[in-house]
Amino acid sequence: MEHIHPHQHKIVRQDRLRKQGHGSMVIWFTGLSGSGKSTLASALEARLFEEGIRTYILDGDNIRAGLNKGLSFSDEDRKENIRRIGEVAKLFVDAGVVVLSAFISPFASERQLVRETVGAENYFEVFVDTPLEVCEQRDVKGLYEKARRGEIKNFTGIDSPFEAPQAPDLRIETHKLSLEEAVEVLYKNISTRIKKA
Ligand SMILES: Nc1ncnc2c1ncn2[C@@H]1O[C@H](COP(=O)(O)OS(=O)(=O)O)[C@@H](OP(=O)(O)O)[C@H]1O
Ligand SMILES: Nc1ncnc2c1ncn2[C@@H]1O[C@H](COP(=O)(O)OP(=O)(O)O)[C@@H](O)[C@H]1O
Repeated sequence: MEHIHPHQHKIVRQDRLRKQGHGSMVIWFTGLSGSGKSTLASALEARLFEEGIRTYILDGDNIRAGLNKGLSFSDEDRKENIRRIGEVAKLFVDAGVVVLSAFISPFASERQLVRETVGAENYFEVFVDTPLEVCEQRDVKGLYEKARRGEIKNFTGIDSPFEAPQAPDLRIETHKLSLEEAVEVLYKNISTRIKKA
């Protein structure tokens, strides 16, 4: 970029981690609408927060309603949505925060981009692998019914693709585990990574 000269700041990520006594990373939940991304992210965050870990959830409420207001659900806009979220996540990781993100993120190429943006060593991908039939039966927001009636176009799993992760760091089947069991599995997988600053 022409005429952009990054400033070398005095305080860097490592200083923040040393001071706070724990590491930072991105826990990236991906899965269909209604698969359980937000519920799991929220429950895991509560567990980490109680232990004094600095956490923040990125989800539709704070991203699609603000920074990414105006992006649609076309393939192109979903890709831009995830690209920007990856950049935001990178800033939070630099700030020393454990980020929990809850976006469908249907494309393997954009999940890979986020992995590269935040650094593979800081990225932990959780595939919330709940079958479409279960998500549709839950229909938390009534959107599947609308999509089936044709009132919502490009709905993931109905008439828009979801590319299932081939090698996620963790796969959670919410139709087989209770929320408490799922959080326990998640916690066991990430706690040592967070605690070694
Ligand atoms: N067409 C279509 N397809 C899928 N989802 C839709 C659509 N329109 C609106 N919604 C609601 O938007 C939420 C998904 O937004 P995301 O930003 O996570 O999607 S994406 O990653 O850009 O694909 C998703 O929220 P979750 O149910 O929490 O996943 C839906 O509530
Ligand atoms: N084991 C589980 N883990 C997470 N959610 C579950 C589980 N079992 C049932 N659910 C329910 O499934 C729904 C998932 O909704 P939500 O978390 O909003 O999904 P998403 O963020 O992926 O759209 C919630 O109503 C939640 O109570």
